[in-house]
Amino acid sequence: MLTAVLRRTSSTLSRRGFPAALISASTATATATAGNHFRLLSAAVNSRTFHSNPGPLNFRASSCHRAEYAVDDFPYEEGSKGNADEGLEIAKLGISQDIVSALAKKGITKLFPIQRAVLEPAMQGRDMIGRARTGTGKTLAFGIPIMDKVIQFNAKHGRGRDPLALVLAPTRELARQVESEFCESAPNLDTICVYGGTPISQQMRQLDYGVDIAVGTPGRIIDLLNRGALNLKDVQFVVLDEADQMLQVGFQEDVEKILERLPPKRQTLMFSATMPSWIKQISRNYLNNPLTIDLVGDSDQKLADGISLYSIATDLYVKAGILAPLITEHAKGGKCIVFTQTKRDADRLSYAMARSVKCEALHGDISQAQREKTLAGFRNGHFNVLVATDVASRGLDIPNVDLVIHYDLPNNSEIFVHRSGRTGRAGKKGTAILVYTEDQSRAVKLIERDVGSRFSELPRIAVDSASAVMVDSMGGGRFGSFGGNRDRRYGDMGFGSGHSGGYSNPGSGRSSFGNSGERFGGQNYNRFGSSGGFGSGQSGSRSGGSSSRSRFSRSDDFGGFGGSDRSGGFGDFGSGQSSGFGGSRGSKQNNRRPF
Ligand SMILES: Nc1ncnc2c1ncn2[C@@H]1O[C@H](COP(=O)(O)OP(=O)(O)OP(=O)(O)O)[C@@H](O)[C@H]1O
Repeated sequence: MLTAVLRRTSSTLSRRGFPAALISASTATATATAGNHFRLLSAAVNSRTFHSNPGPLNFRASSCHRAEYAVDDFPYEEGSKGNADEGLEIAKLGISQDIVSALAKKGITKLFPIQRAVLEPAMQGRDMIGRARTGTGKTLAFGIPIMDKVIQFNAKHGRGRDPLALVLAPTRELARQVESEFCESAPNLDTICVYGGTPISQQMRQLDYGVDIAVGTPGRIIDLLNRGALNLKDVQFVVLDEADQMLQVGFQEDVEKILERLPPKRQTLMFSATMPSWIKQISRNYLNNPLTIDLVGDSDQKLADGISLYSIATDLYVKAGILAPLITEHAKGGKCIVFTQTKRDADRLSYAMARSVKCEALHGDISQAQREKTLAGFRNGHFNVLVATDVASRGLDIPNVDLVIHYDLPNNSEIFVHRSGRTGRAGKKGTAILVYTEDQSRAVKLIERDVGSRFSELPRIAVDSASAVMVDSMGGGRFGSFGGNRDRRYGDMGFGSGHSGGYSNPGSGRSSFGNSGERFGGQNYNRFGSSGGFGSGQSGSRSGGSSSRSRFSRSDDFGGFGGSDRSGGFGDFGSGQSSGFGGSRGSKQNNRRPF
């Protein structure tokens, strides 16, 4: 409260012209030092009165939507996987009382391990890469120091029009969630969430009133930059949430465009539950002497502690029929997310399942308004089964998701980790079940190896022929023909049998699974490149084999999976083009619609 009063009544000196370098302190004492610089400089700048409109309360605040490598300094600690019991008391950290109170209202009183590890170096202004398991509080790990620094800065220098912090997220839903977390944790800061599928004029107006923290997806941010509505010159803190995804094809170009518009002297933070080794290489391009904080480290176990893993074999033509019994038995009345590879499958499956359970689909071809309605309905418990593409695989924090079903194999083990991580969050228990057909057994083993956990095999479920027919008729044969080459579109997807290969094509020499250690591209940049990812010869050869390409081999990342029809899975952030991520990185359409 005191901070708020101070902010409103203190001189609203412009932030314009303040070198971000002064703010991006690199030692524990830098804040004070920078503060002195600011005080000296502040005399020379004009006063500003941003954030003073509109609305009856005389300030603008966005609406809150409810919402590897080793590390030198913070090695993996057994037991530090998201338990706040041992955590530092937030009230004793010396951070803004506004934040302490707001977090306490949410029941957050102690830091989780990743938050504890990040806090001090982040406050010192260090660039960093942070990795911790899903659901262990990475958002507040970067959020708390940023919010506190922004509050401190505003208290000293008044509020400006342009944001001091920028958070980039890969999906609209995640961007909204992150902004909500900022908004709820520092209610006196003005935050904005910008993403496509919503009127840009409203966002432009909001930006004009002034914001402290902007969160968004890259496409819309670039749009706002191009229109001159968003100015990043004051940004002192930038976060790439889900950094490994943000730096993959389809995003990286946009991310770079945005980073180019930021002051060179800034604090850059990258977070994810998965940090493939190629990230280490490319992060040098974006980070200044970064500190890596890795609470997963070399531990074999890549999943959050509370997640129990099961696998179940099925025949393709009855695959959909086993879902209802699985959900009944394992979700136990709680929420369940069923992951499919394609938007079309998500639609068809949810349509078919709606006969027996209340469920809805979520994917990138659904209008933004409907996506938000669906997610809100799921969060609020209006229905308990969400059938989603990988649009929902990363970051989403939905209470009481007790069960995740990988109806289709994920394109890689990282996606497996993220999908599974929608359950078992913040120390809670959850279950993830991988559905596979016999010819995918090898892929199942590779996932086991990659994530360091064994699946407990569930007994097969007998499905009567009526159920099988029902789904088959829904899908026009789709569910009975995964990977078959009669449907060219799906044939390329890499998760089926036959020529499409994917996980299930053990015979392909190019299959990443076939190449063990090289599975995800083996060497550095070329994450999936030389191995051809999960794809088989056909899809893998399209892009996965282009290991000689320069720079980050971004097209290899996805294309190599064989999951080249990005209309499924990650295709949500592309255009649904069949060439999608399998295509060249110049393929513009991949960039335009985040999920
Ligand atoms: N210190 C804390 N005490 C209690 N709950 C917390 C704490 N920090 C975060 N949480 C809660 O834990 C949940 C998971 O946090 P968050 O979404 O930040 O996880 P994450 O590590 O970013 O997960 P993912 O890798 O899936 O993105 C959220 O509901 C958040 O409010």
